[in-house]
Amino acid sequence: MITQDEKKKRAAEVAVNYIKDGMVVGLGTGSTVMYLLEAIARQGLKISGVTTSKKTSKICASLGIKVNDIDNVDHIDVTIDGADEVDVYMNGIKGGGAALLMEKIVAKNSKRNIWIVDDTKVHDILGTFPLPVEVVPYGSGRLLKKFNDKGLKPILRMDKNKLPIVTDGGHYIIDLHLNAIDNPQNLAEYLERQVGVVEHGLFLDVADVIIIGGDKNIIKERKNRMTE
Ligand SMILES: O=C[C@H](O)[C@H](O)[C@H](O)COP(=O)(O)O
Repeated sequence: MITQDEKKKRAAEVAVNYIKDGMVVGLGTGSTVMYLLEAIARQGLKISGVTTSKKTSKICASLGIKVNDIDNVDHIDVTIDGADEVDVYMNGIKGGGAALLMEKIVAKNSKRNIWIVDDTKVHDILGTFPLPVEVVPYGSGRLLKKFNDKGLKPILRMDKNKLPIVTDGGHYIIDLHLNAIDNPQNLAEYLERQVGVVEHGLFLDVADVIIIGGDKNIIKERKNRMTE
Protein backbone atom coordinates (compact mmCIF):
# COMPACT_ATOMS: atom_id res chain seq x y z
CA MET A 1 0.00 0.00 0.00
CA ILE A 2 1.38 3.39 -0.95
CA THR A 3 0.90 6.49 1.20
CA GLN A 4 -1.47 9.35 0.42
CA ASP A 5 1.53 11.58 -0.25
CA GLU A 6 2.92 9.06 -2.73
CA LYS A 7 -0.48 9.00 -4.48
CA LYS A 8 -0.48 12.82 -4.72
CA LYS A 9 3.02 12.70 -6.15
CA ARG A 10 2.03 10.10 -8.73
CA ALA A 11 -0.88 12.25 -9.93
CA ALA A 12 1.42 15.28 -10.20
CA GLU A 13 4.04 13.31 -12.15
CA VAL A 14 1.37 12.34 -14.71
CA ALA A 15 0.05 15.92 -14.91
CA VAL A 16 3.42 17.46 -15.73
CA ASN A 17 3.30 15.65 -19.10
CA TYR A 18 0.42 17.94 -20.13
CA ILE A 19 2.76 20.94 -19.93
CA LYS A 20 4.99 21.99 -22.85
CA ASP A 21 7.64 24.70 -23.11
CA GLY A 22 6.16 28.11 -23.90
CA MET A 23 2.77 27.45 -22.32
CA VAL A 24 1.00 29.83 -19.96
CA VAL A 25 0.09 27.55 -17.05
CA GLY A 26 -2.31 28.26 -14.19
CA LEU A 27 -0.74 26.90 -11.03
CA GLY A 28 -3.07 25.80 -8.23
CA THR A 29 -2.47 25.69 -4.51
CA GLY A 30 -1.83 22.94 -1.99
CA SER A 31 0.27 19.91 -1.15
CA THR A 32 -0.49 18.05 -4.40
CA VAL A 33 0.39 21.08 -6.51
CA MET A 34 3.66 21.31 -4.56
CA TYR A 35 4.72 18.03 -6.20
CA LEU A 36 3.77 19.45 -9.59
CA LEU A 37 5.85 22.59 -9.04
CA GLU A 38 8.82 20.44 -8.05
CA ALA A 39 8.41 18.37 -11.23
CA ILE A 40 8.18 21.51 -13.41
CA ALA A 41 11.38 22.85 -11.85
CA ARG A 42 13.16 19.48 -12.06
CA GLN A 43 12.36 19.14 -15.77
CA GLY A 44 13.38 22.75 -16.43
CA LEU A 45 10.11 23.47 -18.27
CA LYS A 46 10.04 27.00 -19.68
CA ILE A 47 6.57 28.14 -18.76
CA SER A 48 4.91 31.31 -17.70
CA GLY A 49 2.96 30.58 -14.52
CA VAL A 50 -0.20 32.28 -13.31
CA THR A 51 -0.49 31.58 -9.61
CA THR A 52 -3.59 31.12 -7.42
CA SER A 53 -2.20 32.17 -4.04
CA LYS A 54 0.63 34.02 -2.33
CA LYS A 55 1.84 30.63 -1.12
CA THR A 56 2.19 29.27 -4.66
CA SER A 57 3.88 32.49 -5.82
CA LYS A 58 6.41 32.11 -3.04
CA ILE A 59 7.15 28.48 -3.91
CA CYS A 60 7.53 29.42 -7.60
CA ALA A 61 10.03 32.12 -6.65
CA SER A 62 12.06 29.63 -4.61
CA LEU A 63 12.04 27.06 -7.45
CA GLY A 64 12.83 29.59 -10.20
CA ILE A 65 9.47 29.18 -12.00
CA LYS A 66 8.58 32.33 -13.94
CA VAL A 67 5.31 33.93 -12.85
CA ASN A 68 3.12 36.45 -14.67
CA ASP A 69 0.17 38.50 -13.49
CA ILE A 70 -3.19 37.14 -14.68
CA ASP A 71 -3.95 40.52 -16.22
CA ASN A 72 -0.70 40.50 -18.20
CA VAL A 73 -1.31 37.27 -20.14
CA ASP A 74 -3.78 37.06 -23.00
CA HIS A 75 -4.72 33.46 -22.34
CA ILE A 76 -4.00 30.54 -20.00
CA ASP A 77 -3.35 27.30 -21.90
CA VAL A 78 -3.97 24.95 -19.02
CA THR A 79 -4.43 25.15 -15.25
CA ILE A 80 -3.38 22.30 -13.00
CA ASP A 81 -4.79 22.32 -9.49
CA GLY A 82 -5.62 20.02 -6.61
CA ALA A 83 -9.08 19.45 -5.10
CA ASP A 84 -10.41 18.44 -1.70
CA GLU A 85 -13.10 16.13 -3.01
CA VAL A 86 -14.35 15.00 -6.44
CA ASP A 87 -17.50 13.13 -7.44
CA VAL A 88 -18.40 10.79 -10.28
CA TYR A 89 -19.59 13.73 -12.43
CA MET A 90 -16.14 15.34 -12.21
CA ASN A 91 -17.45 18.12 -9.99
CA GLY A 92 -15.47 19.05 -6.92
CA ILE A 93 -15.02 20.91 -3.66
CA LYS A 94 -12.01 23.20 -3.35
CA GLY A 95 -10.79 25.72 -0.82
CA GLY A 96 -9.40 23.57 1.96
CA GLY A 97 -6.33 25.78 1.75
CA ALA A 98 -8.47 28.95 1.55
CA ALA A 99 -7.37 29.68 -2.03
CA LEU A 100 -10.72 29.05 -3.75
CA LEU A 101 -11.39 32.59 -4.98
CA MET A 102 -8.20 33.01 -6.98
CA GLU A 103 -8.36 29.35 -8.00
CA LYS A 104 -11.82 29.84 -9.49
CA ILE A 105 -10.80 33.05 -11.29
CA VAL A 106 -7.79 31.31 -12.85
CA ALA A 107 -9.82 28.18 -13.70
CA LYS A 108 -12.60 30.14 -15.38
CA ASN A 109 -10.02 31.95 -17.51
CA SER A 110 -8.24 28.77 -18.64
CA LYS A 111 -8.67 26.86 -21.88
CA ARG A 112 -8.32 23.58 -20.02
CA ASN A 113 -8.45 22.54 -16.36
CA ILE A 114 -6.70 19.50 -14.98
CA TRP A 115 -7.11 18.38 -11.36
CA ILE A 116 -4.69 16.16 -9.52
CA VAL A 117 -6.01 14.21 -6.54
CA ASP A 118 -5.30 11.04 -4.64
CA ASP A 119 -7.90 8.28 -4.69
CA THR A 120 -9.08 8.95 -1.09
CA LYS A 121 -10.75 12.14 -2.35
CA VAL A 122 -13.15 10.46 -4.79
CA HIS A 123 -16.74 10.05 -3.51
CA ASP A 124 -20.12 9.29 -5.13
CA ILE A 125 -21.66 12.46 -3.65
CA LEU A 126 -19.87 15.68 -2.62
CA GLY A 127 -20.07 16.89 0.96
CA THR A 128 -17.85 14.63 3.02
CA PHE A 129 -15.34 17.48 2.88
CA PRO A 130 -16.78 20.66 4.51
CA LEU A 131 -17.71 23.18 1.82
CA PRO A 132 -15.67 26.41 2.10
CA VAL A 133 -17.52 29.67 1.50
CA GLU A 134 -15.45 32.87 1.25
CA VAL A 135 -17.25 35.83 2.80
CA VAL A 136 -16.69 39.51 3.45
CA PRO A 137 -15.76 39.98 7.15
CA TYR A 138 -18.40 42.71 7.61
CA GLY A 139 -21.68 41.01 8.44
CA SER A 140 -20.14 37.52 8.46
CA GLY A 141 -21.90 36.89 11.79
CA ARG A 142 -25.25 37.50 10.09
CA LEU A 143 -24.35 35.02 7.34
CA LEU A 144 -23.31 32.44 9.96
CA LYS A 145 -26.71 32.79 11.61
CA LYS A 146 -28.53 32.59 8.28
CA PHE A 147 -26.64 29.46 7.23
CA ASN A 148 -27.23 27.94 10.66
CA ASP A 149 -30.98 28.62 10.46
CA LYS A 150 -30.99 26.91 7.06
CA GLY A 151 -29.36 23.79 8.57
CA LEU A 152 -26.08 24.23 6.68
CA LYS A 153 -23.96 23.62 9.81
CA PRO A 154 -21.58 26.57 9.33
CA ILE A 155 -18.31 27.01 11.22
CA LEU A 156 -16.10 30.07 10.88
CA ARG A 157 -12.60 28.80 10.06
CA MET A 158 -10.07 29.80 12.74
CA ASP A 159 -6.28 29.76 12.86
CA LYS A 160 -4.19 28.22 15.63
CA ASN A 161 -4.57 31.40 17.72
CA LYS A 162 -8.37 31.06 17.50
CA LEU A 163 -8.67 34.08 15.19
CA PRO A 164 -10.62 33.94 11.91
CA ILE A 165 -8.29 32.99 9.08
CA VAL A 166 -7.97 35.73 6.47
CA THR A 167 -7.68 34.77 2.79
CA ASP A 168 -5.31 36.36 0.26
CA GLY A 169 -8.28 38.51 -0.77
CA GLY A 170 -8.84 39.73 2.81
CA HIS A 171 -11.96 37.65 3.46
CA TYR A 172 -13.10 35.03 5.99
CA ILE A 173 -13.99 31.39 5.32
CA ILE A 174 -17.16 29.73 6.60
CA ASP A 175 -17.10 25.92 6.25
CA LEU A 176 -20.43 24.17 5.77
CA HIS A 177 -20.41 20.71 7.37
CA LEU A 178 -23.02 19.06 5.19
CA ASN A 179 -21.90 15.40 4.88
CA ALA A 180 -23.84 15.01 1.64
CA ILE A 181 -24.79 17.61 -0.98
CA ASP A 182 -27.77 16.18 -2.87
CA ASN A 183 -28.05 19.02 -5.37
CA PRO A 184 -24.75 20.93 -5.75
CA GLN A 185 -26.16 23.20 -8.47
CA ASN A 186 -29.03 24.39 -6.23
CA LEU A 187 -26.68 24.98 -3.31
CA ALA A 188 -24.26 26.90 -5.55
CA GLU A 189 -27.09 29.13 -6.79
CA TYR A 190 -28.34 29.74 -3.23
CA LEU A 191 -24.86 30.73 -2.05
CA GLU A 192 -24.33 33.02 -5.06
CA ARG A 193 -27.53 34.90 -4.14
CA GLN A 194 -26.31 35.76 -0.62
CA VAL A 195 -24.95 39.28 -0.17
CA GLY A 196 -21.54 39.07 1.50
CA VAL A 197 -20.62 35.75 -0.11
CA VAL A 198 -17.63 36.38 -2.34
CA GLU A 199 -17.25 32.83 -3.71
CA HIS A 200 -17.87 29.23 -2.74
CA GLY A 201 -15.84 26.07 -3.13
CA LEU A 202 -18.24 24.18 -5.41
CA PHE A 203 -16.40 23.83 -8.71
CA LEU A 204 -19.08 22.46 -11.02
CA ASP A 205 -18.34 21.60 -14.64
CA VAL A 206 -14.85 23.06 -14.34
CA ALA A 207 -12.45 20.09 -14.60
CA ASP A 208 -11.75 18.76 -18.09
CA VAL A 209 -9.36 16.08 -16.87
CA ILE A 210 -8.95 14.53 -13.41
CA ILE A 211 -5.84 12.53 -12.67
CA ILE A 212 -6.41 10.24 -9.71
CA GLY A 213 -3.24 8.95 -8.12
CA GLY A 214 -3.40 5.55 -6.48
CA ASP A 215 -1.97 2.04 -6.65
CA LYS A 216 -2.91 2.39 -10.30
CA ASN A 217 -3.38 5.93 -11.68
CA ILE A 218 -6.74 6.73 -13.30
CA ILE A 219 -7.30 9.53 -15.82
CA LYS A 220 -10.87 10.77 -16.30
CA GLU A 221 -11.76 13.09 -19.17
CA ARG A 222 -14.93 15.16 -19.58
CA LYS A 223 -16.52 14.51 -22.94
CA ASN A 224 -18.85 17.49 -23.37
CA ARG A 225 -17.95 20.58 -21.44
CA MET A 226 -20.86 22.98 -20.98
CA THR A 227 -19.94 26.50 -22.03
CA GLU A 228 -21.18 29.61 -20.24
O1 LIG B 1 -7.58 26.14 -1.24
C1 LIG B 1 -6.92 25.18 -1.57
C2 LIG B 1 -7.12 24.38 -2.77
O2 LIG B 1 -8.44 24.31 -3.22
C3 LIG B 1 -6.41 23.05 -2.85
O3 LIG B 1 -6.28 22.77 -4.19
C4 LIG B 1 -7.11 21.91 -2.16
O4 LIG B 1 -7.34 22.25 -0.81
C5 LIG B 1 -6.31 20.60 -2.23
O5 LIG B 1 -5.14 20.72 -1.50
P1 LIG B 1 -4.19 19.49 -1.20
O6 LIG B 1 -3.55 19.13 -2.50
O7 LIG B 1 -3.20 20.01 -0.19
O8 LIG B 1 -5.01 18.38 -0.64
